[in-house]
Amino acid sequence: MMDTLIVNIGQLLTMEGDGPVKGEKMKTLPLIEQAAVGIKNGRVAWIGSNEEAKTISASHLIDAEGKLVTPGLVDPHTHLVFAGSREHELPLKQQGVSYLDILKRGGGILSTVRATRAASEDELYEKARVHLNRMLSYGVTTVEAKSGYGLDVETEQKQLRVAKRLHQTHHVEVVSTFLGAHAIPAEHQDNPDDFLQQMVDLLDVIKQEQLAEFVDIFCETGVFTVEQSRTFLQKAKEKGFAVKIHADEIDPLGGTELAVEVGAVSADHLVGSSEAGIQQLAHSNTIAVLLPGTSFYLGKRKYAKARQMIDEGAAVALATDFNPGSSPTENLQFIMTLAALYLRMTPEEIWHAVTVNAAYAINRGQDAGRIMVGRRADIVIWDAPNYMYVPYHYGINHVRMVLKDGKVVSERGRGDVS
Ligand SMILES: O=C(O)CC1=NCN=C1
Ligand SMILES: [Zn+2]
Repeated sequence: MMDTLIVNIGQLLTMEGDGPVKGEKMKTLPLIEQAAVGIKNGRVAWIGSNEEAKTISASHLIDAEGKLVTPGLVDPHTHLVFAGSREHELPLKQQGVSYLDILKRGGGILSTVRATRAASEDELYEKARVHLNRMLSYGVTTVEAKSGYGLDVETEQKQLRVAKRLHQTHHVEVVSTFLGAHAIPAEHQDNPDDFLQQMVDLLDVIKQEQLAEFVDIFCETGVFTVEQSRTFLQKAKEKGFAVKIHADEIDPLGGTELAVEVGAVSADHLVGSSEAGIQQLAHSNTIAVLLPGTSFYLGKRKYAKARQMIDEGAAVALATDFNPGSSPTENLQFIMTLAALYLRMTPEEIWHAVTVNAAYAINRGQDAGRIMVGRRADIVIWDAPNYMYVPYHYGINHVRMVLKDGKVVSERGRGDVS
């Protein structure tokens, strides 16, 4: 007797397999037509044909109405916890003031830092909870959340405590990343190395209080150099953290090569990756996390070379990069459309990039991104006829229902229904 049986599934994307999916293999989408899924005690207990499902009893029946069913989406790169907003920067962008120039003027990240330092932990929690609810409504059941708007000992910990509380209280699983090395705060403009040392000294407390699993750094012109990033990430690894890096987002400094060199779990952005960097990435275990929403929102003509990365054999994931400055959107479905149009990724590659590969980019490959017997029942029932339709029809929310651990936690337009 199942707790829940989802029947009449037109296309079931199981994403079944083992490990991240690289290169050519991203083109083959494990799916079952006319399928059904049985759930017991929050886990997938049975997968089969709609015909076979007629012999199975369940306390709760969900009719997928012949439509698409997939694993819960995974967003492996967000700056979820912050205060304030940066709509006032939009006219500057329209006047052609670059992202790095706005930062240099004390705006951008530093503007969000001022607001986040001033906000209470509860204010940060309430605001992030609203964003997390919206991500859930878009079909996302696992999210990575970075700190990086404190840039001081107290506020970085405040942000990480908020992310931990959200993980403990919200349906969506939250994986925390310490991004204290996000920018050089105003008070340390003349001595960035002292600031970095202060962030290194914070690592012991973060580890002790289990406030983050990953450590990340913004390796960029006017922020942190490759040398500073190498030293910082090596120290983080020595202290037992997994590492990621904001690499080659705007200028091609060689962050991609550094990610492979230090054995980063993921290298993120990669718009300026060099040929050598792409080659090294393709032959490594580092996941390429691409953020086309940021290129789109910064009005860039240049996008990451996803086609080349996949053709060379890399495992590619997608994320929103949700943040108040360079990608203010929680909508991972819109990122799927941008990936089709500007990264030239096929629908089959895109679905790998928002499920299984995104899960591996935050070390959740064993728990999320696949529908297989024994795994957590994090499942999305779509109001879409097939998997190609979601990236094709943009600007709306195609989700009909989201199950987390086998429980319906979000329904179209009804937000949290648990
Ligand atoms: O601008 C922001 O708030 C987030 C960001 N960090 C690095 N790139 C974008
Ligand atoms: Zn980012």
